Amino acid sequence: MELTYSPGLDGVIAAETKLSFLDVVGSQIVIRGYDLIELSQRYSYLDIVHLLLHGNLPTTEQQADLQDKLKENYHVPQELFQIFNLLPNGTHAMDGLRTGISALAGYDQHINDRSTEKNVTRAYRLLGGMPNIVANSYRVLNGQEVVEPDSELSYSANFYYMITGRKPTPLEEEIFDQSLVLYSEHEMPNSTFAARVIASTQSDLYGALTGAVASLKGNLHGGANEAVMYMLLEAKTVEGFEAMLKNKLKNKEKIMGFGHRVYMKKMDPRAQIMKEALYKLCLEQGDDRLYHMCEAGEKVMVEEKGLYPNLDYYAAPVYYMLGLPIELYTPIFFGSRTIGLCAHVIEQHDNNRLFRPRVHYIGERHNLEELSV
Ligand SMILES: CC(=O)SCCNC(=O)CCNC(=O)[C@H](O)C(C)(C)COP(=O)(O)OP(=O)(O)OC[C@H]1O[C@@H](n2cnc3c(N)ncnc32)[C@H](O)[C@@H]1OP(=O)(O)O
Ligand SMILES: O=C([O-])CC(=O)C(=O)O
Repeated sequence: MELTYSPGLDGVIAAETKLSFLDVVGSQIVIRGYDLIELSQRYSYLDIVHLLLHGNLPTTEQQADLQDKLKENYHVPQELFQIFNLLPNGTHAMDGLRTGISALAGYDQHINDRSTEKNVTRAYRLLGGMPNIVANSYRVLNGQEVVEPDSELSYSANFYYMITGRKPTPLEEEIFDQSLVLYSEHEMPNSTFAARVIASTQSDLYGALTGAVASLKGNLHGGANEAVMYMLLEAKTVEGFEAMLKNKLKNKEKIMGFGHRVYMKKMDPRAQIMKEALYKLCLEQGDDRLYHMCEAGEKVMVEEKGLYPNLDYYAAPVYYMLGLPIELYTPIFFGSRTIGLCAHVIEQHDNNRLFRPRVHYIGERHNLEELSV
């Protein structure tokens, strides 16, 4: 077998999947056969959860059943809050989240059972508990009161409420939910690959997701949304942002929120939806500064570098306008991606072969006999 090397595994097919596919030629993000962008305009996050986990968009009855299953799992073991409390000051929210997911494994009495049935039950537990872990790990780490879930609210409204302590307005709920749809699944990004690699040793769903959090934290991946917001805040104005980007480009720095391994020459279609959402939020709040800064930044990057925004670029100012803490942007991304990751791990466990690639060795070789002792 001839072995080839592709740095960063660029262009390498790593798995067969029925879950999703970036159809660059047809300009579609295919999720179980449907276009994610169309889904994001007509369906809610829980519909996408059902689609990814069970293969179909839910009937009204199935949707109600799914909601109930998630609500049953809204509460997480209280010991998790004690664990968060023991973490050192300054621990990043993604590290708090990673610790929380890792700790959940110990509460699963069937941890070695990787059957689809058990994995689906675990997926409900993880999805149901995710808003609680994301919000309260951050709250405890920042000396704030723990917020209890509110089962009267929709999944997304409760997620928003647990983070901010405030129920969202209808527009805020709609846009937050839409952002969760857009972040839910995206074929084979680094974090999904990491999760599938871990799952392929017959390790468990919690371990696979713990690894995926670590992957998503990096700013070449999910951490970019947080990094984008810090840039915008530092730049303050349209002129300041244009100058900042040009300066970074001159210094050969990577600009967070731009470029994508798969869509290098086009705008990420998900970013366009968040750009429209940003516009709506700016209109509602009577403050369009961030919209104009982002548009100006987009123009600079296309003109100077031929690079286009990815989802993180427009999700960041949307989350800012929604009043969400910046350190939670990437944990929220992970919260949404939990369903995609669970579906991938289930698929991996159901049809598994250990991931074990080879290397192109570029080190030296020696003969021990040549050593003079
Ligand atoms: C939802 C998400 O997770 S989307 C990804 C979020 N991450 C970011 O926004 C981080 C910024 N973007 C990047 O670093 C990259 O575009 C990545 C990591 C997303 C993709 O990386 P790769 O596919 O490995 O592309 P690579 O880094 O090789 O870039 C190719 C060329 O474009 C340049 N480039 C790519 N992205 C950027 C960027 N954001 N800013 C400046 N230059 C860039 C590279 O410097 C390189 O140029 P060169 O050929 O002159 O050296
Ligand atoms: O696909 C990728 O490499 C990164 C990304 O946009 C995502 O995970 O949503």
